[in-house]
Amino acid sequence: MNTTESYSAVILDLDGVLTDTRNLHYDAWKQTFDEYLRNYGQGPFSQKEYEQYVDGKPRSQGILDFLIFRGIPITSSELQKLGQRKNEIYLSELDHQGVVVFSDALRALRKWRDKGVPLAVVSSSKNTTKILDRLRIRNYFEVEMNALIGEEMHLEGKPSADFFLEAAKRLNKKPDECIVVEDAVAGIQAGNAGNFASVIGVARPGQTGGKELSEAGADFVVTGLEEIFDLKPNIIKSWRNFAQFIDGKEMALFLDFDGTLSEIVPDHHDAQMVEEIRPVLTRISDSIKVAIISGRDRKDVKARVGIDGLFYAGCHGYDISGPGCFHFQIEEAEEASSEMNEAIKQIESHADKYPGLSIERKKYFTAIHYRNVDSSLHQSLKNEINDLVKSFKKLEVRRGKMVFDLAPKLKWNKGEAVKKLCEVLDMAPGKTVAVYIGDDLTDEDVFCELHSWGIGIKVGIESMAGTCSDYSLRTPSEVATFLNKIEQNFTQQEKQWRRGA
Ligand SMILES: O=P(O)(O)OC[C@H]1O[C@H](O[C@H]2O[C@H](CO)[C@@H](O)[C@H](O)[C@H]2O)[C@H](O)[C@@H](O)[C@@H]1O
Repeated sequence: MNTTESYSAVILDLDGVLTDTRNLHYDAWKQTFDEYLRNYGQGPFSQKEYEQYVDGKPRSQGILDFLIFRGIPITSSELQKLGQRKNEIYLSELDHQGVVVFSDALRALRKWRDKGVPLAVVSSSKNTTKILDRLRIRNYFEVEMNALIGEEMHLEGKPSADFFLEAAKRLNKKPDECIVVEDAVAGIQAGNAGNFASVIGVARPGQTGGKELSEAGADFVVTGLEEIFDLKPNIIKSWRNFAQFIDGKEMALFLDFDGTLSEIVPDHHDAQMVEEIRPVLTRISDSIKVAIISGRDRKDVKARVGIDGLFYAGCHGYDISGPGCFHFQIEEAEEASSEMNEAIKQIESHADKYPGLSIERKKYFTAIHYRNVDSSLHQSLKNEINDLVKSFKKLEVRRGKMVFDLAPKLKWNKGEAVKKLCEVLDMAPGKTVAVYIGDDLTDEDVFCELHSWGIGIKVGIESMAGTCSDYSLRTPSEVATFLNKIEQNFTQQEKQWRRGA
């Protein structure tokens, strides 16, 4: 499943999402406010203030919110004049500099049109029609909502959901059938207030705001509109589909650790499981089989999770232990140990070229962390490690988040480990469902393995191009929310089956 199947209409903001007019707006606001602020002996208008108080809002609302922040009173006639001044500067710059539609946006519009997905454009600008006509893109949209219509209908501007809800209504869709695409914090807030299927933030390269959009509640943050076709629906928002799939079946839960149960942190020693997860996971494991599948050493991850009675797979599934003295290891991995020792010696002897490099020795793998190495050195480190590994027959490099994992060259991975555990757990195909949650490249082996018979959930808000997962969760805290929902909805069912079995 992908997001395309979980929405049937798209609502897009204009400035900054479809067109490069966001900077024009900022420049016009800056000139207008800087002139005004000088009269009050105040410093200039900043980009941050634009993003926080003005961006995405109807003209007069933006002026009011910003001036309230600066503590400057304004009469209604001054408000009018200030808005007009901004618009004059904006329109004259528009004539002077011109405007273009982003090429990724145009490709996405065409793709949606070819798929027959109806589109609406929603903007707080009174110049919306003018811009759409000028760019000859007006005919892509079934619905146009702009500030002139909003004023006529007495709708509240963003961050209220009024404009988006009216657009959905005019498209003949319910909010949970539409996705909203926005580049401004106020727009993300409006999308969330309207309970749309997904609210997608756009932060193109070189554009600030990705973090702010995510903090404002964006389900995803993309760097271009075509990435939207690869996104996966959030499993909490798609709960009904998930519950239908699980209904009447037994479930086993497989969980990655770093980036899934714990936030990614600069130093791998500091990773800790998100506080709310331990109690709910402990309760769940009473009635559902739970396995932790990590790239870390088995003992390390077990200590960090700290719950008895679970299966723990360390070193990407090469070393597994479980209840009742269960133990399974890929013994051939031992054969790579002398090459591994030699490779590490060589890397250590070059380590001072890469300040911040951290080497994590594990039972069968060795993680070379470069998160804290200056980014200008990443490529040469990568080349050096690839060259080094070529001289060892029994080793290969696996990639993870800011890490090169030196691994025994064997056909074993997390996907194989999950398959093995399903056998051990006697999970009958069709009667049991394996649910796997992970965030990293090495988790793709499991997502691919489960593709036809289980459910893969990818944690993260960025591009999901190439993932085999079915659903997404934003953060480890959202994993905790998901686990709580599992407990509320499924554990009783699981207990009854076991009693009846
Ligand atoms: O399979 P996982 O449980 O996700 O383990 C994958 C690797 O996780 C750790 O490294 C990652 O997390 C660190 C702490 O947040 C972060 O600093 C690092 O950049 C990440 O790659 C762990 O240290 C590795 O051994 C695991 O292979």
